[in-house]
Amino acid sequence: MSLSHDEVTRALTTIQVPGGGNLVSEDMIRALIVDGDAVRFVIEVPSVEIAKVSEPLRAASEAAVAAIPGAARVQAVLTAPTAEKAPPSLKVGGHPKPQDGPMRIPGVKQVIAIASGKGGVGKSTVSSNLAVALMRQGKKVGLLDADIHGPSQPRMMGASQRPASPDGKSIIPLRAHGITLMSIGLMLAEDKAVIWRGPMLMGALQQMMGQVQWDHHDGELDFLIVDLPPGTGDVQLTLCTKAVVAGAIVVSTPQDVALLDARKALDMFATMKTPVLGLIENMSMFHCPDCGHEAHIFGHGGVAQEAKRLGLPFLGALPIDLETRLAGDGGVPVALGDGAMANAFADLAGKLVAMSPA
Ligand SMILES: Nc1ncnc2c1ncn2[C@@H]1O[C@H](COP(=O)(O)OP(=O)(O)OP(=O)(O)O)[C@@H](O)[C@H]1O
Repeated sequence: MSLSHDEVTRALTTIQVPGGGNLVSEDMIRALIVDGDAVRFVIEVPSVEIAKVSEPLRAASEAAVAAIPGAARVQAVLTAPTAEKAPPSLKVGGHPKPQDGPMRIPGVKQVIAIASGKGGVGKSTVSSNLAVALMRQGKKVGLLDADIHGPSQPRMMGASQRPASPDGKSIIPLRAHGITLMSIGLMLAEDKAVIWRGPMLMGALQQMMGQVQWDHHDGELDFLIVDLPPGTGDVQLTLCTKAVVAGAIVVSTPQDVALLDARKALDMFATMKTPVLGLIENMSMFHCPDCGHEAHIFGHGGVAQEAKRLGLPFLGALPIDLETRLAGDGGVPVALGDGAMANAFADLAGKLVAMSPA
């Protein structure tokens, strides 16, 4: 039996907060998503200082939800409005504005979309690490988390404050590890998250493209990496029709079923005439840390073959790597380090730089 939104909300009412009341009565839950046995939500505390000491609150809320029968994967992140600036008074969402053809996103030279046919193949992991690897090669890089079903970039990049809007019109993006960062999920109020449907979502994406000051921290960005939701839905269509997208990269695991879905994503980009820059095979193999044996748990080489068949560049194969997962969960992407995975992402970034005019 799958979990209900109400069950999760009820569990969160059991978590008392300092000063009285509970997480729900004090309106501190944002972007609550219940997806099968997975639950994700954001806890908004009043300030960054409070966020720094609120880990027990976060852990307790995760535990309370995880205790509901049927809940398996529970993820809570803390956020706080930036202290010195007014909180955004923007109404995020709303109906999309009429627009003639694709527009250049202000403050951005090139938009690179990271897509996958299905969820959980590592698209967000690739997005954050590629962003960091490009930055380490001297590029100015932004990262837009456009996956409203589960904002993973705030966790993976370790930045969960709510972005500020001093004038109520423009949005100042966050900054983490030298990357300019924005996540649609961090702008959503809890009630909005569940009622957001196509048109509202499209309006929000347009706001991310038009109202975020992408050049605020670093000047004009060389690359804006967009972490798309999985599949071939409205967000993909809106991005590719409303914004000038330099190219898309499709991430897949070697399994047949993932590849089948990846083909649908490739078809979609072909229909929208968005150039596909290449394919990446993630979770390609596992190197046993004890004996060095290379095991191909999900099969191997399927994505490279598919790329060859379609005449598209194969950008690389990334192994299953525990450190990569732990680093992502800990908010410090593995590409910031010096190991084999950091080198693999540096290699990917080098290929992207080589094929881009900027
Ligand atoms: N190469 C890898 N080695 C080990 N773990 C990985 C690797 N790539 C991704 N993961 C882990 O797999 C999980 C799913 O990855 P990720 O969130 O990047 O996928 P996704 O395709 O963006 O998923 P979703 O569609 O749900 O957003 C995460 O826990 C991540 O840390």
